[in-house]
Amino acid sequence: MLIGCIGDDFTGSSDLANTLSKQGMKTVQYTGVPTDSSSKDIEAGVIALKSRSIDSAEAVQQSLEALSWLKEQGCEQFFFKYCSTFDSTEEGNIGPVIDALAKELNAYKVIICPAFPGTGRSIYQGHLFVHDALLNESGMQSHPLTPMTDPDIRRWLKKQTQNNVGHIAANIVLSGSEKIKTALQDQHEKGNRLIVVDALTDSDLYEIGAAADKLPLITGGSGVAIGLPANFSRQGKIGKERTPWKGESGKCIALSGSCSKATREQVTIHCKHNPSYEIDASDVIQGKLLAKNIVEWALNSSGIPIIFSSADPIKVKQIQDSFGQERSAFALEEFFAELARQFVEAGITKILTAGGETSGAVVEGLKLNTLEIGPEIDPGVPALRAGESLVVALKSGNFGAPDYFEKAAAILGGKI
Ligand SMILES: Nc1ncnc2c1ncn2[C@@H]1O[C@H](COP(=O)(O)OP(=O)(O)OP(=O)(O)O)[C@@H](O)[C@H]1O
Ligand SMILES: O=C(O)[C@@H](O)C(=O)CO
Repeated sequence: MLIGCIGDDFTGSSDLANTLSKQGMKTVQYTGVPTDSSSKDIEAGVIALKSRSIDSAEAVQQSLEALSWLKEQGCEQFFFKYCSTFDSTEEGNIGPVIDALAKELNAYKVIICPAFPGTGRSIYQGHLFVHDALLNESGMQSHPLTPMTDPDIRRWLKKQTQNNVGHIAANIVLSGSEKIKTALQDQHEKGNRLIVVDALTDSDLYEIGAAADKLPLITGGSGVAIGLPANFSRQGKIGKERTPWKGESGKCIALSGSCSKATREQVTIHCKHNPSYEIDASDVIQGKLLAKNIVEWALNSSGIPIIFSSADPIKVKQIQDSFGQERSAFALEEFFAELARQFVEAGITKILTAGGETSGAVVEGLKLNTLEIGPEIDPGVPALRAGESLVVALKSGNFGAPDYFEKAAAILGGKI
């Protein structure tokens, strides 16, 4: 294995795996730290953790365990993947995890770059934009778990890290990889270990990738990984033959616990032409809803049935005020996991999930240990083979085109 990656959630990990795979690396996503060694032909491995919203000491411990396994697989470079909207609270977990990985790898000049231009995330003067809006005016300020109220990534990160935070501005990035390399060295000499790097377009990210050749630790969204595989292909180290994508026949089910703006629009559009079941969050939390009734309903429905709890920030706040944020998230996530288990038992072979935490709960609930990366559905969302007769797609909240669910179902069915 050449690049060893740690993702702080499941959809984010498949987003990163998608990028590395598209750039020619044979890539696999693992659920948690594997117990066995990886197969020798894997060039990039992404360990998906569910560590974005847990206690930061626990996130650090899990990330270090993942790092240790990746080191054992012989990785030459390591990547920590967090959200392209830098989802974290002021207390962590991005800073503490980076500090711990950097210490363990003796890494300096650690790039911090959440940019993902393909989905509208760019960084200019250290500030994160989602399309034309600053992060804190993009809807992310009302995220149910990690409300992002400050668009200045340098300032947000400083609250979380023990290290000094530096910055490489867009004018330097636009001058190309050699200038970026020099700027990284300058920042290092100034004592800045974590360096926020501006990036507006994919071509900036290719330059940053070239400048990151041989750096032990890179961190960011999936975007900044776009230029890393080229460093290995220049050395003739990658280029294995790919297994062609094969879909599954049969009914596809969509499960959405994502309350992000993009998902809510996709759900509304999907519901116009497909059977839909809106879960009442308070019923789930109070144990008044039975998964088996919903499964029966879906199995007897036509089209691509969708089951969702996706709701706007006002409804989410009402639920959280009544039952507490942790209790409501846990109950809903467990309910989606239970639905998925019952669907698979009933012979369903294609499952779409929306929302990082929701997808994590479903993947863990189904005990899907290894996911092979298939074709891209929309930027950041690949089709995944989870087993001999199960294919899935894990969508991050704000990813995907308005017609995402139908498109994803078609690709899981083998249409490319
Ligand atoms: N109706 C609801 N009321 C309260 N909480 C909800 C409701 N529906 C979903 N949730 C919870 O909100 C959280 C949504 O997080 P999730 O990561 O799944 O989606 P997302 O934030 O849109 O996705 P991403 O993290 O990929 O951007 C989950 O913990 C989910 O259980
Ligand atoms: O980077 C992103 O935006 C996504 O991969 C993600 O992590 C959302 O959960």
